[in-house]
Amino acid sequence: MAGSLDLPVVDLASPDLRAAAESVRQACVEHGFFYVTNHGVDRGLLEAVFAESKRFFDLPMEEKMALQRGANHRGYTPPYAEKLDASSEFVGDLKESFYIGPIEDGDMQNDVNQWPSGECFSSWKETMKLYIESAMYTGKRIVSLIALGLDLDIEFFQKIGALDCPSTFLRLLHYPGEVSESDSGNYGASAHSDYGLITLLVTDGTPGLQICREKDRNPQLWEDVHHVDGSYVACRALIVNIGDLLERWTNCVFRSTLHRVVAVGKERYSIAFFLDPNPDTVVRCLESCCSEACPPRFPPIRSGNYIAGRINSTYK
Ligand SMILES: O=C(O)CCC(=O)C(=O)O
Ligand SMILES: [Fe+2]
Repeated sequence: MAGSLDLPVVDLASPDLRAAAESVRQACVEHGFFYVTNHGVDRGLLEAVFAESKRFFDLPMEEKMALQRGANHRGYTPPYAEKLDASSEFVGDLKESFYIGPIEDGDMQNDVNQWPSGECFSSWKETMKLYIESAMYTGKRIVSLIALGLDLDIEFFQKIGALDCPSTFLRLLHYPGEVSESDSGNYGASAHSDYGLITLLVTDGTPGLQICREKDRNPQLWEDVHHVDGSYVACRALIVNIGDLLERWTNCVFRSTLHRVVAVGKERYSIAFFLDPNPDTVVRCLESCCSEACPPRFPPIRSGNYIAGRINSTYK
């Protein structure tokens, strides 16, 4: 049985930046997960991303497999191809997903993403592009609040270059409704922490997401994340969670919380936007997060190397 949990809520429209940064800090220390409201991502755009995502996942498997994710990590990933928890006894997770990496502006010849084609996908790429821009803008505002919450310059992550051409990925996710007997006990997405700086997640409101705040506790305690619905806030709330690189930067002061999606017998769609540092950023423990009594727990690491290592252990 999982417990249940109301995540902290941070209002991004708050005129009091210090107070907003303090609530971000508290959420990152206690949960590693929080909701943001008044985030500025247009509700109509979000609905359009969900509709376009469904349109793609509704295609016959053969057509989806024509866009299968290759070495550059963009495109379609079928059910069972990804196992976020390497120790899972199942072949792979139940979800199917579609990855879109940074879209090169201007010369589309350089765009290494894969895109569905045909008349019903005529606005697909533009919709994804608009969402990525919007999520990036909101994500950078959240990163500034994180910096302020750590008593750093509000532009700290910009100044060290972490947000120059950041490594962003949009992952569209689709979880099946009914699952076969042989998949009883398998996860939509098995337990994992995200790898980078922050993730912005939007769900269609279907339950299933659970978090485990103390990864080293035995037995682990999993809590259901409650959905904050549009009736409560002006537009769909975003869920923000901290990735492993921010945990390393903060010497575990901020939590990169384990999470998973359990099968609830109902189809589910979600959209995850991973905002990760520029690959050349060296992530080393912040001075304010270590002392003689509490030395750095992790050696400095180049962001790109860390993330590549994590991706390699997720796909066999
Ligand atoms: O679908 C969700 O709610 C979570 C997805 C997730 O954790 C991920 O893609 O990393
Ligand atoms: Fe995740």
